Amino acid sequence: MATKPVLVLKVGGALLQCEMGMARLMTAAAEMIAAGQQVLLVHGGGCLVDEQLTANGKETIKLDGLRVTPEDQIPIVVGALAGTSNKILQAAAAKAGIVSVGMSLGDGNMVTAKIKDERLGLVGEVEPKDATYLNFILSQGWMPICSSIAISSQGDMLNVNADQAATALAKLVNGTLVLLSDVSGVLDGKGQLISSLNKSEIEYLVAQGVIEKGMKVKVEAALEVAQWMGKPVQVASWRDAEQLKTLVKGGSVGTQIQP
Ligand SMILES: Nc1ncnc2c1ncn2[C@@H]1O[C@H](COP(=O)(O)OP(=O)(O)O)[C@@H](O)[C@H]1O
Ligand SMILES: CC(=O)N[C@@H](CCC(=O)OP(=O)(O)O)C(=O)O
Repeated sequence: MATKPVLVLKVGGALLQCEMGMARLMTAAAEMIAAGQQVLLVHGGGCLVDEQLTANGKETIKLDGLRVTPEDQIPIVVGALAGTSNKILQAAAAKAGIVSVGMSLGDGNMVTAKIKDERLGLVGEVEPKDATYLNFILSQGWMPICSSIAISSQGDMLNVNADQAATALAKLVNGTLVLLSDVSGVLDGKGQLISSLNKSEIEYLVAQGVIEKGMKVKVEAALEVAQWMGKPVQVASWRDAEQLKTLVKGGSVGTQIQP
C-alpha cells in the first residue's frame, strides 16, 4: 500500500504565546500520527526573537519581511529559535502524548545552507540535501520539530526565515505543505479570506501592497513549493479550531496557493 505523503506543518511564532493554540494543534497532530500520518513540524519564533533582542538592547531591522541578522545578534536569535521556541513546542507535544525529536536545519545533513544576501548579514538560504535522518525519525512514528537555524559549510550559524525552512524540508521529503499562521489565510484589501490564488494574482496583490511583509515571504514560499510539487499549498490558521479539524480529515483549509 502506498503511504500518504508526509504532512509538513509550519507554525509561526505567535503560536508559542498561545497555550490553547499549542494544545489544540498538538492534539490534532497526535490524532493524525495515531492514524498513521507522518507529521513534520517546522517552526518560527519571530516574536520571541523580537522580545529577546529588545531585552538585550538590540535593534530589529527587517528588509522585505526578513530579519537583518548581524553577527552580534546570532547568539540571541539561535537561543530563541533553536532553544526556547523549539523546547516550548516539544513540551506541548509531550503533553499531547507525542514523541518528538527537537532539531534544527543544521542537523543530519538535511539541507545545504549559504548566506542569502550580504545586506541581510547572517541570514541563510537553504536547499534540500539528504532525507535519511528525517525519514528515520518519521518512520518511528516520532514527530520531528525543526527550527530554522542552519549551519553553512563554512561553519556559520545562519538565521533562515521559517517559511523558507519549511519549503526546503517539504521538498526534501516530497511532502504536503501547510503554512499555519495567526490569520485565517491570505486576506484581501477588505480583510476577507481569499480561497485561492495563482502566480499572477499573487503578483498583482503584492504590487498593490495588499500582500506584504511576512505574508509576502509566506506566499512566495508557498508558490515555490506548489510549482515544484505540482499541487496546491495551503496557507491557513493555527488559531482556527475548525480549520484544524478539517486538516485532520485531509480537507483543504484557508487559502490554496495554486501551482
Ligand atoms: N494580505 C494579507 N493577508 C493576511 N496577512 C497579511 C497580509 N499582508 C500582510 N499580512 C501580515 O502577515 C502576517 C503573517 O505573516 P508572519 O507574521 O510572518 O506570520 P508567521 O509568524 O505566522 O509566519 C499577518 O499576521 C499579517 O499581519
Ligand atoms: C531571516 C528571518 O527573518 N528569520 C526569522 C526566523 C523566524 C521566523 O521566520 O519566525 P516566524 O515564522 O514566526 O515569522 C526571524 O528572525 O524572525
